[in-house]
Amino acid sequence: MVMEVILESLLGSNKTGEDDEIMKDFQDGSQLMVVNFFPPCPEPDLTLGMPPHSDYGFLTLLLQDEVEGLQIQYKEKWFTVEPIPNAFVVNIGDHLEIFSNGKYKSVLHRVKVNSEKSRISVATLHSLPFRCMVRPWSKLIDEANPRRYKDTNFATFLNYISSQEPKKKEFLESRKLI
Ligand SMILES: O=C(O)CCC(=O)C(=O)O
Ligand SMILES: [Fe+2]
Repeated sequence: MVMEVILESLLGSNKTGEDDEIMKDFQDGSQLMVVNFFPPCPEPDLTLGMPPHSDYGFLTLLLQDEVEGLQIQYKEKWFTVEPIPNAFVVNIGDHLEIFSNGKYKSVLHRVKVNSEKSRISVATLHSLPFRCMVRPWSKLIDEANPRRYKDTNFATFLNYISSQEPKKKEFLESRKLI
């Protein structure tokens, strides 16, 4: 449902059969769940709970407890995302940036640690099925809008993170053509 709205936002109103094919892949989908525990740190300014990164996948649904820690970068500045009880934070991931050929941008975020309290968060990363290749949507590519990213899939991502620590938006940078 959310992806349907996002596809419409990319395309305008003229939907075709090919969109339904893509919707089927989105309905099959894949989901990765990450459970994070951040113990308290007596000197929180000396470290980070999680370094700056952008997420694998199209959209991340993130549940954080009542302890603040998540920050997103906007215009070179870091902003704390205040926890709202029983609410999900929804982040755009690298696959949506690639699929939209750069129209949507994945969000750079990091996690700070707390000097007194431990913190738990649960992130679910949603994407196409693991067998599918993610690439800029053909409908968004023409002479005026050349393809800006290489094909990518789960294996590309695993190779990347096993060769180096994910940091900043470096995985996404490695997929850029122009
Ligand atoms: O703990 C958080 O708020 C964010 C966790 C996160 O960015 C991740 O698991 O990718
Ligand atoms: Fe993340």
